Amino acid sequence: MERLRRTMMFVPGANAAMLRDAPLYGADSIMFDLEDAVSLKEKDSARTLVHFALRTFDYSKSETVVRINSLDAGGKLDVEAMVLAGVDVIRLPKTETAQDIVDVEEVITEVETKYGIEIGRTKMMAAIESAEGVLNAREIAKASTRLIGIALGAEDYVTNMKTKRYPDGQELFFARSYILHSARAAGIAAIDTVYSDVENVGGFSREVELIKQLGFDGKSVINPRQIPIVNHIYAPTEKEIQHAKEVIWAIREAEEKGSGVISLKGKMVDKPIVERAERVIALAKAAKLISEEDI
Ligand SMILES: CC(C)(COP(=O)(O)OP(=O)(O)OC[C@H]1O[C@@H](n2cnc3c(N)ncnc32)[C@H](O)[C@@H]1OP(=O)(O)O)[C@@H](O)C(=O)NCCC(=O)NCCSC(=O)C[C@@](O)(CC(=O)O)C(=O)O
Ligand SMILES: [Mg+2]
Repeated sequence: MERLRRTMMFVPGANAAMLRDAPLYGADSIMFDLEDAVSLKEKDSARTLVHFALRTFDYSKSETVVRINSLDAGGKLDVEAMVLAGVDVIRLPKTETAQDIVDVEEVITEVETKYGIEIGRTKMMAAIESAEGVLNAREIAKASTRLIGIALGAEDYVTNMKTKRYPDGQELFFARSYILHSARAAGIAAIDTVYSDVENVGGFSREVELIKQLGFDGKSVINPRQIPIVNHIYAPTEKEIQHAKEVIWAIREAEEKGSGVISLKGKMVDKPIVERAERVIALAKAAKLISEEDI
């Protein structure tokens, strides 16, 4: 079953209390940040803190991700400390080319080899935050079999594009669409950017509705209060759940009968409809709208 990544919560790496409390909020992925949420003078202590947090606290209900610094700004030390601590995913910020991924992968492989960790255990994701990165998204998404997803970093992106973020998000439409297509063509996840105005629940909700409609797996969030909003919007309706169940029952029945053609209430049900039904069921289970045993 594909892992759900509705919410990926940024946790500043230098904030010990936030590191400790991060698992309480139910994010699908917890993303410890060593890059822009950490001041230059705190870079070394944040690396040590996150390393010990990963080894000490129970994050087992979430995927763990660490956003490292670029390789020429402490990223090699970040990779070593995080891979050794057993992080699930290394997130590379400001990815511009496929070569950036290859370079980080090389360091990860060196560290895994050095410490006798299974090669390939540590996964990767890439944040795309510039025009160059967006235009190379297709190659970036296919640059390594370790990649589980690519993400948009819109604050840096709009700065690079000489614009700013607007409520309707028009300025992000091309980047979002191209990143999504690149992710889907590579068979990996697409994660939308952060919404920085934590107090603006209406604006945040509208943005989540939009990215769900486009097809994103989920969103990077910066505050625990944003998690239930995303989960609520991504949760399927009762009608959608009922339809998905009927599709799955129909396909099971057809399989039992050895029939290749499935029909539900007179309508043909084909593979993409079954795939969509399976995602609805996964989202319904994650939202606890149905139980694991239900279907
Ligand atoms: C925004 C705010 C200051 C608001 O603080 P407030 O204090 O008003 O929040 P409250 O709601 O009152 O907190 C209630 C309770 O939750 C705890 N709590 C809050 N946030 C928590 C959290 N994140 N993790 C765990 N715990 C948390 C808090 O400690 C308190 O605990 P307690 O005291 O026990 O009740 C705070 O959230 C925060 O610092 N967020 C993280 C910011 C961050 O990481 N930015 C960098 C990543 S973006 C970037 O770099 C741009 C990007 O690169 C992105 C891309 O690439 O995608 C691009 O280019 O776009
Ligand atoms: Mg950024």
